[in-house]
Amino acid sequence: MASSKPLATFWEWGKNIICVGRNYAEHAKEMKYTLPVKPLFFLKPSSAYVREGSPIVRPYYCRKLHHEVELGVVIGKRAQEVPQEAAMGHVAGYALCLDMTARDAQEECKAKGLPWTLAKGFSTSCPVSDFVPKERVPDPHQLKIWLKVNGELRQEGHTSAMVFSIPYLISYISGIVTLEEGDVILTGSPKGVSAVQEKDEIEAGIEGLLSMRFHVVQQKYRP
Ligand SMILES: CC(=O)CC(=O)C(=O)O
Ligand SMILES: [Mg+2]
Repeated sequence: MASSKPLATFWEWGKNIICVGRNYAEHAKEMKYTLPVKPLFFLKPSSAYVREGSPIVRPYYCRKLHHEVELGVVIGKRAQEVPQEAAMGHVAGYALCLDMTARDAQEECKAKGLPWTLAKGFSTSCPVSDFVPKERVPDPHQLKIWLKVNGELRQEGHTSAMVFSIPYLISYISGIVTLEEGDVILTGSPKGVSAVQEKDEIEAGIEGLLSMRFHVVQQKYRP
């Protein structure tokens, strides 16, 4: 059922954050990953969202916090087993998202065959921009996304380089996870991921549409 909440506040809804990995060949290459034959995806909890004005918190167990700038696709209508041809009808709009990654924890989880929650699902691991209605984006595969750390350009990618297109991602994912209004699909990171430190400033944008800025702080809590 459609919600009465405005989609502009999708990040407050507590809905699913679905993250696609290895969707840019050059990022897969820099990480020495093989390219997936089918989309690879994982989930973040909705408490991972953080908005401009609040910091990105580097978890106490992490020494290598990486930024990954990604186009987010905001779902506007429930999607279950949706064919590619109908997929874009389920999109409400877009947002810029960061898939913040505790890379050291991810490497350890991968080596031990453990789930990636520590690496990808910690609080503030999904900084998110304002919502951009789809009417403002004639073609989501023709966007330049970029990210700077302390003013230095680290990531610049073009959404035309995605391995799996947005309609294919929606069609594939909706056959496994029913997508709800307010859910977001992070479509994967282009190359250039790198580590950030406490006090660093991250600025990221979609060329011609929006930009956002975050600071990194260190988590003080120790269990
Ligand atoms: C496995 C990854 O860390 C890949 C990922 O998140 C990506 O965007 O690519
Ligand atoms: Mg990612």
